[in-house]
Amino acid sequence: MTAPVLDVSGLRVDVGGRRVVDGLDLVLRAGEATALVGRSGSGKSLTARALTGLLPEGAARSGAARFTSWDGTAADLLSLPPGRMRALRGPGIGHAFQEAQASLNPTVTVGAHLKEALKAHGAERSRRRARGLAALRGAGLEDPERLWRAYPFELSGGQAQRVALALACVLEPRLLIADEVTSALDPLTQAAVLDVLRARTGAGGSLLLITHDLAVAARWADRVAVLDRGRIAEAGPADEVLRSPRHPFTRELVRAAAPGGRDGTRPAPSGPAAGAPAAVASRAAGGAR
Ligand SMILES: Nc1ncnc2c1ncn2[C@@H]1O[C@H](COP(=O)(O)OP(=O)(O)OP(=O)(O)O)[C@@H](O)[C@H]1O
Repeated sequence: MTAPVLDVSGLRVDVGGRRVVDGLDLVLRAGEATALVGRSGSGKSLTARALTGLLPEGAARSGAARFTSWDGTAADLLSLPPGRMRALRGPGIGHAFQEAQASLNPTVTVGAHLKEALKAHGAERSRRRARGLAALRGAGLEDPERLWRAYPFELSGGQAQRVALALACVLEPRLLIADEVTSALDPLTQAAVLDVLRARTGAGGSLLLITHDLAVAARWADRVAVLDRGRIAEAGPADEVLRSPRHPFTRELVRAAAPGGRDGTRPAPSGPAAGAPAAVASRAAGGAR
């Protein structure tokens, strides 16, 4: 088993006087992709935001989240001063959101976004453009030279999503948190982008993939953690959790995502793979990831 990159224990988040994450424990390891799944409103995004210090105003968090950087230094994300957290975002933790357009500055070109991120973290000036273009290419964008000069409003939704991903990846973070970043993409682009995200784990990075889609979790994640009302109901190897769920909530989730749906009439979820159990079976049989 590889070393933990992030060890979260007893994470609590309160927002608007309501506890929405309630004692969450989660370990993310080097070289592994973990899918955080759960129904809408279960607290997935606020978990990610609590970890990267991007909670909405008025929200409060407690607990511990020990993060280990590339150089082996460890820090508790929940007690880091804002300046150190800002320094860690980028080379330590990349966070890409579902609302890509909203995360881009409308008055600044794509290239300037990337150059600014690289400059802020001390990247060599002469290498910034090449690194930025490589990140755009890495996020599956064609013609990065043209996109370099584009403003966010000139991008399609899918292009904006991939630019936001390139921004989250350009500093080669130890941990990449991808929050529903592929749900608006067509199946072919979705698969290409997920392959790119997955590749982040190759060099000892860690990936937290927040998704509704169990087929995505089955195909691209090593581990699955199931969130139910702010708590981890069940966590383990993806094929075990999705093939033989132990917790009643996971069983319900897997049944609802299976071809035919819970009541036998619902269609299979959209995505590159069919229902989760089929995707798990294909992986178990050596199918493509
Ligand atoms: N800014 C906010 N102010 C008040 N409540 C919020 C805010 N953001 C989220 N919440 C509430 O916190 C709970 C968890 O929200 P969160 O966005 O983490 O869910 P989620 O699992 O990511 O959902 P989805 O899959 O729909 O994105 C929900 O009940 C939501 O209504």
